[in-house]
Amino acid sequence: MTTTTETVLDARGVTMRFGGLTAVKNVDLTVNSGEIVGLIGPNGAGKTTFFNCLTGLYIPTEGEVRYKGTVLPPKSFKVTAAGIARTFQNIRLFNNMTVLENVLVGRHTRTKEGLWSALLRLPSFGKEEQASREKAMELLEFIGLDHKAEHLARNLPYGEQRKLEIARALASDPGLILLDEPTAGMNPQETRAAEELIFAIRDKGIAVLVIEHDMRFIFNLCDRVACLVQGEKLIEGTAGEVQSDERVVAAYLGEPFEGAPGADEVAEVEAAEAHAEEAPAEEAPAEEAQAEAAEAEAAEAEAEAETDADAETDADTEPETPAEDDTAPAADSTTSTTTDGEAK
Ligand SMILES: Nc1ncnc2c1ncn2[C@@H]1O[C@H](COP(=O)(O)OP(=O)(O)OP(=O)(O)O)[C@@H](O)[C@H]1O
Repeated sequence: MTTTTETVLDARGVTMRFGGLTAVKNVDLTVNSGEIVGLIGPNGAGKTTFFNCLTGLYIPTEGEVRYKGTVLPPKSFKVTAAGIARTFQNIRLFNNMTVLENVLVGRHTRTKEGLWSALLRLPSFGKEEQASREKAMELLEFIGLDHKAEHLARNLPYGEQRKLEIARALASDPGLILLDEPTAGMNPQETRAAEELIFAIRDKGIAVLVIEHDMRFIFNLCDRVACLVQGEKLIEGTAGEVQSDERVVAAYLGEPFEGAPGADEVAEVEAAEAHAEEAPAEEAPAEEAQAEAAEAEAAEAEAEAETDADAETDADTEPETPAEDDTAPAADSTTSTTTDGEAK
């Protein structure tokens, strides 16, 4: 069997500004058919904003997003209809509807009747209902929740609610699914199950773009990984390439590195802060040095005066205080004396 690779998603130069804040800056990203691509980056890097630009929730300030070669309309329901489905960071289910009904709602873009007749269960909805139900049950079976089809969504454990969100997104028959932190709040067992589910989604022929903070999960899962830092794409490559890139490690640890997005600004601020901290520290030694010099001068003058007086009164008498001989190596003795004095 030969498979041809098709560019499913092609985002070019996507920039999103909120007033003075550039949340996403000139980001290019492609996802090909059969691929699982990861999007990582520290908190606030712009990942969700980028997702929102891809799915019509935000109209990018600059740039273009194409799905299978066609520029996407800036409306989320049209983007879904075009073939891109998504899940959200915070679960958004209809809690008082059953598991099955939640999936049926996700099908509204593929039925003639639309969302409101699905939600309100208008008579016209019944005509298409049977086919939709069958499709929805297939999806529930796929995610392993068919036995809970009639349960209320709110009664599902957390991990199953996340799965249900994925099933609802799949109900729109997407060619690409965007998953925003699908394992957030999951225990290790649920995370492993989510990983298997995502591989199975890819095996169904649906390309995947996934945001995650769990690095082990993302590096296990993804064919390619892109890392955003302060809105800019820092690197894109295989899991191995990204994992071993010291700039990625530094970005996660919050350490600046040469050429990092925003590094110039950070360096300027740090230099200014360092200068402000150093200034008083520099003054202190200068003041100390002046005081030391003054002390030394005074000691010298005193010694001289005593020496003169001694010489005048009794040239044979031993001086009580160090004489000129002792003051000769003035610099050294002054320094050590003063230091010792301060230490006392
Ligand atoms: N609607 C908005 N209005 C103003 N600023 C916003 C808006 N949405 C996001 N931002 C800002 O844009 C930046 C990127 O936020 P975003 O949520 O995209 O980051 P993220 O990488 O998804 O973070 P996290 O991993 O914490 O979810 C942040 O500084 C955020 O405060």
